[in-house]
Amino acid sequence: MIVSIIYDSGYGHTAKQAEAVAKGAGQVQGVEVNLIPVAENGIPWETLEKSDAIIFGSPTYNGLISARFKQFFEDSTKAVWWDLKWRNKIAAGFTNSGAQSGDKLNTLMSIALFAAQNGMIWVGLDLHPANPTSKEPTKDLNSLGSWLGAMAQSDNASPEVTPGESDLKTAAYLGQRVAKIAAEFKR
Ligand SMILES: Cc1cc2nc3c(=O)[nH]c(=O)nc-3n(C[C@H](O)[C@H](O)[C@H](O)COP(=O)(O)O)c2cc1C
Repeated sequence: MIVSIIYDSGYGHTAKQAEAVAKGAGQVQGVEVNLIPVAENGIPWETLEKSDAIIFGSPTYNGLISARFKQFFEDSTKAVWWDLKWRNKIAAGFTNSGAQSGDKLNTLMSIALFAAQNGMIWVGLDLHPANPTSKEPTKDLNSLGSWLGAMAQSDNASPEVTPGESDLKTAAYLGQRVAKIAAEFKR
């Protein structure tokens, strides 16, 4: 069972979120995880084609996926979409941005739409939003209250500091959920 995580990250914050997704997916027995930055060495289309699930992640720039991630989407049209090579694969998405909202939903919607255009099966988060009256709301899961995919917030601090614990736990949860569902789906 192969889960691939393909992501962009200009400054390392979304990369940290992607690593958390990978960690969560890797906790499921029998899962091989590929963590693929779009910015390095071209896109490994064969690895993606072999995957049972693909999790897409982009920083939110200007309320959208990054330009590099859009380029990956465009390049996939010829490489993948034409023959629907990703049909019936499990798909999910995550994004990170500077503001708490930051219009991240638009990024996740673009990713989900892209997955639908490729005939993929979308998996969101089955998590209630963190309770704001909790003693440590920032440590609960899903503190940004997203269902379509995992969100994370990074301010101007270095990737050593942000995204915070809740967002990374939520990312790991998404990775694990996708891996479990992909394993179920494969049976
Ligand atoms: C060109 C650009 C546009 C951005 N637009 C947004 C935005 O629309 N909303 C937001 O909350 N943050 C925005 N940010 C902040 C980034 O989302 C934030 O710094 C994020 O952590 C960057 O992730 P990365 O380190 O993976 O590149 C923008 C940053 C850049 C460089």
